[in-house]
Amino acid sequence: MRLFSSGVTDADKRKALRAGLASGDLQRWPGAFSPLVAKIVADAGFEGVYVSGAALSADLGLPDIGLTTLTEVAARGGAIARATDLPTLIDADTGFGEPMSAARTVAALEDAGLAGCHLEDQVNPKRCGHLDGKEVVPTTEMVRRLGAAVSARRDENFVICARTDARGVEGLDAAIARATEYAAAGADLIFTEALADLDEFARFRDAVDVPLLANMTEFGKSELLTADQLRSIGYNAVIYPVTTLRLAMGAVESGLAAIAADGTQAGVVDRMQHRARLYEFLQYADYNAFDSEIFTYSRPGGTS
Ligand SMILES: C[C@](O)(C(=O)O)[C@H](CC(=O)O)C(=O)O
Ligand SMILES: [Mg+2]
Repeated sequence: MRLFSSGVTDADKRKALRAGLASGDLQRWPGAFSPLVAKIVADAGFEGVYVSGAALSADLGLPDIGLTTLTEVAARGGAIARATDLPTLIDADTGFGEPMSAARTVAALEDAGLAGCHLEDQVNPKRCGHLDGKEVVPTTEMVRRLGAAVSARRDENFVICARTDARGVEGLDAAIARATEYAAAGADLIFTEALADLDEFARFRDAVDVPLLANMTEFGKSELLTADQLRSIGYNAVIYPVTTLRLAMGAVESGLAAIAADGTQAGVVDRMQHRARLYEFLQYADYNAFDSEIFTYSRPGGTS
């Protein structure tokens, strides 16, 4: 990583995302709820970063029911994307409005430095894809949403991923039929939301020949499949969307409980990321060197 921002251009990140999807290898994209987490994802050797709508809204103290705005999502997603050399795919929910808004969403996310986004076929206001009581729009409406998004793309390598939530509403066959239509409308990648188990993922894979993304979110409707299982059936990408947030918040809760009970954090210090490790991720030493090279002059009339 260079200082201040990524050393890889947005265009090159999008090329890398495309190449990954075409490689035949499973692309693993853990969710990063902050720019610092994106740096840790890169350091851990993953192929890309995911920005989750659920995590982004939870971080604002809000449920994931379509309350966040394009401005909030693009700003936070852009900060996360710039913190890493990896490509970043972002959750654009239903596109923040009607098809024209979905088009504007793509333009804004491109400007923010994202490598791709997903749009889902739920009605507004949307729900988490792993809850009951979701509703989907008619296929024709989603095709319009996607068509508008595709037409707004200026970088042909910006990935437009279509998510279908239909499995939990209309069944697997209907979800597969929708995916076929969405690919014909220009979607580069299909997000197969809330399938039940390996058999359903394999049936989806066999039925379509577009790149497919699996969502391995915890406490949801899908069996948690391993990367090897997903590789074995030919899936192209997997997200762990809220995993880092759940890990971190679990640690925050238990750490605060320990301080409240013990009157000191001494007992949990060994579970913390060390100051020295944090500074490695932040390239503290490189920033210090930059600073000392630039500020080599004396201020007129000053004491240094
Ligand atoms: C992928 C998802 O859209 C997200 O916002 O991260 C969520 C994840 C979750 O709520 O567990 C979803 O699957 O709807
Ligand atoms: Mg979401």
